[in-house]
Amino acid sequence: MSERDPGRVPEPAAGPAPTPDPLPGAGPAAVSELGFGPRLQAAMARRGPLCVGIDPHPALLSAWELPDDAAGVERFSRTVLEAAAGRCAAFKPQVALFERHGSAGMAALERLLAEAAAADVLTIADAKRGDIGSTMAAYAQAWLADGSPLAADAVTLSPYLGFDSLRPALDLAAVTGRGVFVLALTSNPEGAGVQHAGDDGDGGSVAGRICAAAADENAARRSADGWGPVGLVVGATVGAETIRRLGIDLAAVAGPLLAPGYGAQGAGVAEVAATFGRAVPAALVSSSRQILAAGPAAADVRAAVEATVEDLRSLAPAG
Ligand SMILES: O=c1ccn([C@@H]2O[C@H](COP(=O)(O)O)[C@@H](O)[C@H]2O)c(=O)[nH]1
Repeated sequence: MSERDPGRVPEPAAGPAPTPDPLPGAGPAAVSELGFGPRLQAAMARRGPLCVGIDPHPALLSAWELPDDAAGVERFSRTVLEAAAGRCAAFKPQVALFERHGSAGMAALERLLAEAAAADVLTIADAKRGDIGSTMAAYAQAWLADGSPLAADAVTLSPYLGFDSLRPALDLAAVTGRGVFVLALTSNPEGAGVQHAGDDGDGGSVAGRICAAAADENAARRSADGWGPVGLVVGATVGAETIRRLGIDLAAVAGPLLAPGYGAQGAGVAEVAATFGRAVPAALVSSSRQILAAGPAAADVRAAVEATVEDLRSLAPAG
C-alpha cells in the first residue's frame, strides 16, 4: 500500500492465500493503534475482502437445531465467530436478529462483540441507525464509544434524516478510531425509488450526494495511513449501469465500500467486479445466509467461508 495514495489498497486477490489466524490475538498489536480504515485495509490485504454476516434468522436456528431464543442465537453466533475468525476480514452481526430476543438477545450481542474485540477480530454492527442529531449522539455513544457494552469497530448508519444529522457518529468514530458505513445504494430493489431520486447523470441523485458527502468527510479526516473512517453501503446487486447512469465515482470516496447482496441475494463475483469497477479493491463483500446455511458444524461453516474467500480471490484489482 502506498502511503501517498490512501485511496488505494493492497491487491486482496493476488498472491498466496491469506493465512488463517487462530482466534486469540488474531491481529498484530500495532494495527490496533490505527483508525478503522487502515485496520480494515490491513485485514483485507491479509485475508481478502470477505465480511461474514452473522444473521441468526429463525429458519437458520431451526436448521441448526437450535432454539429460537437468546441462547440459540448465542450458540449460533459463537460457532460462526470461532469457525471463521482469522479467515475473513470482518464480521457483520445483524443487530435486528439479536434485538428480536429483547434484552437477552442484546446481551448475547454484547458478549459476541466483546469476544471479537478481545481476539482482534473486526466487527461491523449492522444497526442502520439514524436520527436527529441529539438522539444520534446517543446511538453514536452506544456503538462507537470506548467502554460502551455494544462498542463495535464500525456501525451501519442511515442518512435519510440528512447526512449531517449523522455528525455525532462521524465525529465520535474519528475520535475513537472506529468507522461508519452510510447507506448509499442498498442491495434491495426498493432502494432505487429513494436513492436514485434527483438523478441528473452527474452525481446529483440522493445516493450521489451521500457519496460526495462521504468523500468530503474522508478528505478532511483521513491520514497518510489509508482510508478515512466513513464507508458506504453499496449493494453488489446494484450493477455497473446504475453507477454509470447516476454519475457516481465510488473510488473518490477513499473509504471502504460494504457490499451486501453477494450469495443469497444473487450477486456473484462478476456482479461485484462490474458494480465496483476501479473501486473494487475497496469492496468489502458481505455474505450471510449462503455461508450460514452450511452449518451447524463449525467445520462446514469454515469450509463455506474458505470457498467464498477463494471465489473472491478472482476479483480484479483496481486499474
Ligand atoms: O443494502 C443492504 C444493506 C444491508 N444488508 C444486510 O446484509 C445482510 C445480507 O444478508 P444475506 O443473507 O447475505 O443476503 C443482511 O443482514 C441485511 O440486513 C443488505 O442485505 N443490503
